[in-house]
Amino acid sequence: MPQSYEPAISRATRSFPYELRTFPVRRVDGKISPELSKWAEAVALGFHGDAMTEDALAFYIACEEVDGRMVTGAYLSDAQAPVGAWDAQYPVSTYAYHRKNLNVGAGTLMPVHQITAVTVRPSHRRRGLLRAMMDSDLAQAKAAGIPMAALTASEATIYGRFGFGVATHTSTIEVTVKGGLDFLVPAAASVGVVEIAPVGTVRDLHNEIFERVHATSYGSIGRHDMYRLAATGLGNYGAVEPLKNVRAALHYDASGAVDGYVTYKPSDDKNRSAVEIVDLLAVTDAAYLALWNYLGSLDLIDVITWDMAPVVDPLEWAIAAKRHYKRTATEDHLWLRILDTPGSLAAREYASDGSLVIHVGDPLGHASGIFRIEVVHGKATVTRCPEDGSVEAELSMGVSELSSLYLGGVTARVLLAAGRVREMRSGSVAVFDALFAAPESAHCMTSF
Ligand SMILES: CC(=O)SCCNC(=O)CCNC(=O)[C@H](O)C(C)(C)COP(=O)(O)OP(=O)(O)OC[C@H]1O[C@@H](n2cnc3c(N)ncnc32)[C@H](O)[C@@H]1OP(=O)(O)O
Repeated sequence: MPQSYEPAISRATRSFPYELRTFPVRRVDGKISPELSKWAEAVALGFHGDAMTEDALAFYIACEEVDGRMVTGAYLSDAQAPVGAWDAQYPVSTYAYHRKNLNVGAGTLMPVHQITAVTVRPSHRRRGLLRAMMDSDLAQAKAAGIPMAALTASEATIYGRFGFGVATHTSTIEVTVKGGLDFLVPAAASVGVVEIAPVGTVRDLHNEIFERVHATSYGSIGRHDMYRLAATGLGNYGAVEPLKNVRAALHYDASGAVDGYVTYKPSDDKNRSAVEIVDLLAVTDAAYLALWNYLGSLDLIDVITWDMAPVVDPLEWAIAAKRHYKRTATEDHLWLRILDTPGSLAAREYASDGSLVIHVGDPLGHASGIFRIEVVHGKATVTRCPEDGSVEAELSMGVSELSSLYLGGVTARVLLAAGRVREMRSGSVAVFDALFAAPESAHCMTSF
């Protein structure tokens, strides 16, 4: 769908000689179009990946097709592309989305617009291309009735300006397992059976296990098709050669059904004998501890590392030596961006009943307004109030702040202290935090 585009917040004097085009990732008669192939090559360039081989491209496109991915490129005209340089069919910037869902608690999976593959060719950066693609895409997602957008960011300084807020974090951990991993309640870490399996078995079971974990994990977001391959070392963006050093273990529950797995590989660390977790999914707490018990039994290994550990991790409290669990980093992970304030707020559960009037600011206009939130039996009715001065908001914040507060990743009290929310009626921050208290610490185990 070709479209001419003027950025919503235009830098008046800056020219914008690009045309944005959006199209689906889809083969036609089994063939990949030059347009799609050049788009994928531009993504590889943007993330400093290898040039796309035909095999890598076919592999990549097959996965993206399953996700129903839509891609956008910004294009120069033929006349604007210098002779000898990449021709005008190569986009100077890329952007993509797929739509899955987000677990917002109490078993509710809310539709979410997941943004990925954002790149701008270095020779065209800082001319408003990201802003143009983002403005256009968010407007279309809003118009399509999607209440929330999401992404995982390459840098923490880019997306706040577009209304995204950090909603979940992940921890990087190192667990010392030299001599074994002792549990305070050994029986709790010994439920069921853990056994080695071919990585291909995990690839085939991945989607089913993920769906079960996703359905019960507060803050979890849908996984794209490539994940089952990346999680097992059997392929990733631009990489078709399977890794030869990834191992897999399955957890079987008491009935013999698989309810979790871990994939892992030796780490490159030359100074110590370490294994890093590639992916770990457990449907139950028992499966989680049993898989760690298995990892703790790896001979010749001093340390297990994992860069996607939950910030609140039962493992830390299950092992006998708490100091053997080291959190070496905690980083922002899932960024959310509310597009439809009443729709998003009505979808989640609330910890207590009550009511509050909040003002939400949004430079793009999608989420802004004054809203009355009335919670009865944990469910909210959210109504837009007139902005003629007849209703006074008790608390004011930007859409980025509300998006961070949405899953309880931070409290309004903390954002007040950070100078990011404004309390117009004394006590309203406390009311907000009582309403929005999270049922548990949100954890998203998926990057995209
Ligand atoms: C969801 C994902 O895909 S995350 C991956 C993001 N992509 C990458 O990291 C790949 C490498 N980087 C790039 O390709 C580009 O530099 C991008 C995509 C980050 C930015 O693209 P640009 O077209 O240069 O951004 P654009 O000119 O539209 O800038 C928009 C605003 O963001 C700011 N901005 C852009 N990049 C950055 C950055 N890396 N850090 C801080 N601010 C930034 C600009 O200063 C501008 O601010 P303003 O509107 O207040 O003036």
